[in-house]
Amino acid sequence: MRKPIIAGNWKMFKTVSEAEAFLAEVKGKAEVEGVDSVICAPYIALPALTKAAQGTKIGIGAQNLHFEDNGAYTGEISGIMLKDLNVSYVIIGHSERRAYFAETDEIVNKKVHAAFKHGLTPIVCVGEKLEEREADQTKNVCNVQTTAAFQGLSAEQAAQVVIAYEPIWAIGTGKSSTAADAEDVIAYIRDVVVGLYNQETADAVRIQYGGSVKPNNIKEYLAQPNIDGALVGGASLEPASYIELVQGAK
Ligand SMILES: O=C[C@H](O)COP(=O)(O)O
Repeated sequence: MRKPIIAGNWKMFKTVSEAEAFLAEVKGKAEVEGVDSVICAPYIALPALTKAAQGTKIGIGAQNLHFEDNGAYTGEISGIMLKDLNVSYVIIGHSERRAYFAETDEIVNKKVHAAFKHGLTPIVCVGEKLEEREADQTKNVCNVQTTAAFQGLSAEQAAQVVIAYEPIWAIGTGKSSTAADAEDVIAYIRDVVVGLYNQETADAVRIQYGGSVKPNNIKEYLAQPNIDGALVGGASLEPASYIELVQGAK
């Protein structure tokens, strides 16, 4: 039985004080037995959030990391630095990073290895563009991205990866994939992991759906046998909505 995981991806929203106020409001409410609740915030809010989340069931995540530990990489943040702040999760290969910051499958794979090196749980994003969906390439794209992201991971590491299937055309558009379509692709991604490792490993991997998930549709997704949670952008920014999402995952 896989534990559902709801992760809010705040993207480039919220100042430190706004982040602190948010956490104070969701404490105790966005904490549900049997559900992992994670907030992925901008780097500058991570010290305050990890402190405020101590002793709660809320995990704190970053939205990116560099694959090297240290070096002349102006503006970058490494796994060592995140671990030092008690960050537990890191989003890797979000489509916005792939599109606007030229992240390739190879870079994504290096970042996944860096996350494991520093004891961070990677949330690896995969998903197709609209034109790829229209060309019936959805599964092919997910296969290529998943296979590349897992390259060189042991079965034990692979089992701990969280995959977020996010069809790019559904992100921030209000056009969510139907639960049945998301289930079909996510079941396929699980099969890809079976092929890379074995059934036991694939059964352990948690796969989220992401793309216009809201409190009013979370239950439809979570009712699907292969969908183990959601990676949520817009609807994770308001405390009340985030609480509903976490509580809806039960
Ligand atoms: O990481 C989250 C996704 O990009 C989904 O964003 P959204 O919920 O605003 O569509």
